[in-house]
Amino acid sequence: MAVDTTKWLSALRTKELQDKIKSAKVLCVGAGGIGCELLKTLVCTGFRNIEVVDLDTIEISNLNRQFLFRKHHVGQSKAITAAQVVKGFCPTASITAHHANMKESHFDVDFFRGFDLVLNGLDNLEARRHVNRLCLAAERPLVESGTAGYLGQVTVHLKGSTECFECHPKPTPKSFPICTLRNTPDRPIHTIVWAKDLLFNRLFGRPDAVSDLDDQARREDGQNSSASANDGDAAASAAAAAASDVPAEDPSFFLRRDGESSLEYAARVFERVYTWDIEQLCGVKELWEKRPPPKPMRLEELLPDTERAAVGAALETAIAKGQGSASRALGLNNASQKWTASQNAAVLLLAIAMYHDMRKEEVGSASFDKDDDLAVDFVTSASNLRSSCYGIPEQSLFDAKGMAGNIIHAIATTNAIISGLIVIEALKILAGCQDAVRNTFLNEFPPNKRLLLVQNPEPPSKGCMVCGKATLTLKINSETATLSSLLSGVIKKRLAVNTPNLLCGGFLYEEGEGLEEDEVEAYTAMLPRTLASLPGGGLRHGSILTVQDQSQHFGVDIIIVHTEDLNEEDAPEGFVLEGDVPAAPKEVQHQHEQPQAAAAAAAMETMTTKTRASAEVKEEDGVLILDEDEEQVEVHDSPAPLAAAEAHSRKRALREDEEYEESTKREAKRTKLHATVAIVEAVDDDDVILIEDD
Ligand SMILES: Nc1ncnc2c1ncn2[C@@H]1O[C@H](COP(=O)(O)OP(=O)(O)OP(=O)(O)O)[C@@H](O)[C@H]1O
Ligand SMILES: [Zn+2]
Repeated sequence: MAVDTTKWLSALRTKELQDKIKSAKVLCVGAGGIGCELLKTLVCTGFRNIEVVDLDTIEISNLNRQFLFRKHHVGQSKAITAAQVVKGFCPTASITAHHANMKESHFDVDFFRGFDLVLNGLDNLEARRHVNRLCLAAERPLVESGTAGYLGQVTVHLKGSTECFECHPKPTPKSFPICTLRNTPDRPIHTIVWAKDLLFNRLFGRPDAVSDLDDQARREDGQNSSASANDGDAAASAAAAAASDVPAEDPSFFLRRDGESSLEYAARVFERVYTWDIEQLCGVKELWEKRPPPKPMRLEELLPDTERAAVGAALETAIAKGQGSASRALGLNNASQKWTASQNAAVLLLAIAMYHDMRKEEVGSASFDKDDDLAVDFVTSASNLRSSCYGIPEQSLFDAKGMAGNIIHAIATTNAIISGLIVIEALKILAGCQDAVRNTFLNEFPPNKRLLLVQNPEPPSKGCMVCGKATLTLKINSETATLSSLLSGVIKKRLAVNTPNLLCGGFLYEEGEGLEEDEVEAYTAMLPRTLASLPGGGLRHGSILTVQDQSQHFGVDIIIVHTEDLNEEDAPEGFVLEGDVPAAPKEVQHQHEQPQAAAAAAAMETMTTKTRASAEVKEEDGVLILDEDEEQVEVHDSPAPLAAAEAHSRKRALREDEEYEESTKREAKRTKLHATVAIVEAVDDDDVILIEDD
């Protein structure tokens, strides 16, 4: 079916479209890098009725690209400021700002029905999936976008005619074997994840954040030992046994004692982590048969008394001046220069002491934030010291921050190009030229000299759990898995459900507003119960669990398949969810060490992998990297016939399966020696994360 794709260009010049542009109601979700550009481009195009939602406030680090914001705006609401600034240069525009989370219940289906177009400029998968569901429920067109460094994309989602945002699985973040993190790191990212997810949480985070990791470690250690015993792999068994010989951490050790000064406490933590723990690990001989053992560090050698006194003086000054950064308090102002081991020790002690003396109320509930200078100082110094023990290259503050925050540095031009493309797609929809909408991918190294690769959107997937009403299958051990783990691991994380209602026969569990206190109490009491022991006969083999989220107008049926044979390679999360749901079958190549280079490498692959089809994209959080394709179309090309497109996707599915099998085999080989546990990195969903293969 040939479509006159130039129709929308001529439609652009009509008075009818100009009027529609003026009266159209547009919802912009996100007022960050893309959102700022988008708001400006919308009003410059003639749009006058805009509402913008953003939950965040302006950070100094936003100013280089979020050009609506100035230094004096730091700390203010992004949505409100963006609206004010845009109205400043376009007073005829009506811009309503919501300083709020898009997932709040008042942004319901009626709210969405009030708009002609929904345009996303978000940075995380969860919010994107939520908006997708509401657009489907409200039958409103969604133009979705993402950028990462030089890469970006815009996709169009029209209910019933194109795929929805969730029609195809999205990869979940990379995890690392906990045994590697705890005992045998060999790359900078290992020590950074250790510092961020283990040590930071141990010292400053919620106690349950660490015990989650401990529980997972125990579970995976157990699975690994039995799996290893089963397959008779002696080396694997030895390593698993060796790992279990490593002395367990006593969490109470890390609590500050009565009468202990903050610096004495910090020194005690140092000696425990970098001296005692490392000495203990060195004693587990099996771990070091094929690799050199780590070297313990001694605080008195790194920081003799005079230097320790300097840290004390810096602490006093920091308190007096209300300074927020330990490294700057020590005069370490060049973020790109690596610190010496002594400087790392000084920053670590000071950062711990500053948390205790200046941010006491956060100790026990803090979570790592890449924009928090003290947290970044802590992670940089803690990981560098560990790297020194293991002979791993240390990182500068700038690089460690990039790795810990999974940062691909944003490029203003990319956001500008993507925002322009969003508006072009919005215009096509308004002009009624639905046939002309395209998904567009911005490449860093343009294959065939085309910076933009343009693709026809695929039709909705029948197997989609969101727009196709597919049924899912959940393989799980219903005798050991708890309701709590089902809710956090499956329902909230994998299905992106916000306020779940669970039904199986009758109501099993409910969350959300409007519940009576006794109902909340009763449901909370059920959380530790195993699935099989839930009321009404429990969730057992063959049970059909209905999951609903009224706020998202979302519902899906899940068939429970009880199994006791899950191993950690196939089911690192303790279950297997089958159907078109976000999953992470393929391991993405990471290269945290050089985020820009990683994006470049991914884009290079884009250019050189000629065998893949256009529809095959590597989807890394927000950004899809489109591979070069014989069948790609340019804006003015005719769309490929549907049958060809279908054959195309079948081919793709086959290739992906094959690749997955291959990568699974490789991974199986690699992880035999380790107890793997999902230490999931907190990933901003607009950042490409690339991990080096071992
Ligand atoms: N659930 C949500 N509701 C409303 N706004 C959201 C939600 N999730 C994310 N956002 C907003 O989407 C915007 C995404 O913009 P961007 O990717 O530039 O992120 P940023 O936080 O400004 O930059 P960076 O992450 O690079 O520091 C952010 O301003 C963020 O606050
Ligand atoms: Zn779908």
